Amino acid sequence: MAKKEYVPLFETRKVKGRILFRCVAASIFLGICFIIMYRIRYFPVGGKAERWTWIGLFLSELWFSFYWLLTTVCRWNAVIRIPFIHRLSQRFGKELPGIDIFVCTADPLIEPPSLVVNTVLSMMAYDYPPEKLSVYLSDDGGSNLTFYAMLEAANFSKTWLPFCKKFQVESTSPEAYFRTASELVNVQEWLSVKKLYEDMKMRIETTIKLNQIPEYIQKQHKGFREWDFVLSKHDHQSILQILIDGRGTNAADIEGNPLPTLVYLAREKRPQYHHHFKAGSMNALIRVSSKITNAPIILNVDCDMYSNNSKTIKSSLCIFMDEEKGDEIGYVQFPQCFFNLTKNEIYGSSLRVMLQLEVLGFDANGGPSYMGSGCFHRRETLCGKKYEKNYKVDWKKINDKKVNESASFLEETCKVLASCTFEHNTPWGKEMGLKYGTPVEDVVTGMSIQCNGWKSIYLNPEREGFLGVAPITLLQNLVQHKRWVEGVLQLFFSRYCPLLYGHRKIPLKLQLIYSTHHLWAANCLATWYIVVVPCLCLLKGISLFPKV
Ligand SMILES: O=c1ccn([C@@H]2O[C@H](COP(=O)(O)OP(=O)(O)O[C@H]3O[C@H](CO)[C@@H](O)[C@H](O)[C@H]3O)[C@@H](O)[C@H]2O)c(=O)[nH]1
Ligand SMILES: [Mn+2]
Repeated sequence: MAKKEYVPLFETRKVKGRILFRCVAASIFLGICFIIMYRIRYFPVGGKAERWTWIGLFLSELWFSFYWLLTTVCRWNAVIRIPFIHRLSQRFGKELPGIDIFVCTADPLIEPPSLVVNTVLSMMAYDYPPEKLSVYLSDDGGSNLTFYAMLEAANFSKTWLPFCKKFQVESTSPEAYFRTASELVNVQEWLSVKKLYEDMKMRIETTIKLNQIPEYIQKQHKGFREWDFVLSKHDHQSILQILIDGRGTNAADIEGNPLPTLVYLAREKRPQYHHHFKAGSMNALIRVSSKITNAPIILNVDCDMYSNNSKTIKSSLCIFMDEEKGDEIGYVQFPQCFFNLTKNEIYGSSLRVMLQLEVLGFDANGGPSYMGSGCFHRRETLCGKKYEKNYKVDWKKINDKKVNESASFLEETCKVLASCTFEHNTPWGKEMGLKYGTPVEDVVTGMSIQCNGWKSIYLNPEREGFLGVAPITLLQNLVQHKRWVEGVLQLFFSRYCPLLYGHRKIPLKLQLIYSTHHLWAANCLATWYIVVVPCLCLLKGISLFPKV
């Protein structure tokens, strides 16, 4: 019998325009050689000031040449990936793995609960079997307002999910959908769902304004009683509530279809214990979810990034489940795209060069870095597992293990996993989970997964997978960029320097690509020099450039 022919679930294509890019690069290289020759040949023999400015300029130019070389190496063999979703459905039908989605929020004032609700609803409405989907919200703000908003979301999902399914709604975030949707299929139904949404939004916003939850609502859910023991945002016990238990018979939408599981978690916070920001909350979620649903694939999003494409889970599975190349993939990263960009984008908030060019080079040489949001991980990679050659996943078996405990039992027993002391003397934050001690936990965690032998893949479908809020004012941009560049520069001088930590673990080219990013801030020295010194020289009559 002939061996069944292998049909890939995704394809890798070279980026168009490679030859042109290489020609341009070659001409720039030639130009750089001429500059270097000129600096050496015409080294001034005269005054001291002249000589030192000349040396300074030469060093700046050498730095830029080096940096250019690094970025060119990175962009040299850029690739893109194309998933074939229809093949996935044909081959696996309903036998798809479970997906745990982690949404992180930290502050109900900066990240309003109505925004979080939209993100959560958009995730619940993925085009994916709901019984295999679970959404976990980590609330580092420990706020009963966010908890209340989640209850509202759980309730509204009963109408929203069947509506999305029936009319193939895109995007599945109600706010975004009702803001942009113009075509109507069924006006009556559209209007009634819109009204339900707006009523919910108004209730949530009024509660936020009042800053307290009415008594009669508090009586509706036992979860509110937890806040009797909350001293402050920084001082409270773990709160874990399974708002929708996907296994339960009463988890059904208005049409009787199953609903995804929805879990609210506010991990324990005590002033004397460090909480490690987002990394800490992700690690608590990894542990808690392992007891409740334990899906083999984890999707992580920031609470300000809603799903804009209901096929995203399926496209990422095309990568993980490809029989030949899928088993070595540790994570699949989607770009962070934004819906609130200003017309001229004067601060470059869309990160275009990074997300549409450089990351394609990353992908060709071992894989993109983990960017914190819009990333699908194999659960094992987050738990520190090393890739072993010939590692194979049996997707049909992977979901066999069922959790039988009741929701209230799980709520009680899993709390300890989110306590402040749980991680003491364990590898969490070091060899397991997201790494602690850096403002860019995603970059280090991604690189360490790659150092454990896994590859990663970048997917950038035509319809953006996720849309979020970009910083648009100068101040917001400065704050965010300062945090990023400082964070990665610190990494370069730490034990996580890609050239040391990645030595013999990831390809040299990938080490260099990481280094380009880490050294981005270092460009400022050469930039300052080139901007300031030649102007001063002009005043002093010192000549630094060839006469034309
Ligand atoms: O103590 C905290 C602090 C933050 N967050 C959440 O972490 C996410 C990212 O934080 P934010 O302040 O919005 O940082 P950004 O600079 O916008 O985030 C980018 O950069 C971070 C560091 O590289 C990554 O963690 C993010 O995923 C990535 O989107 C948000 O959802 C927060 O709610 C927490 O859960 N707990
Ligand atoms: Mn953010």
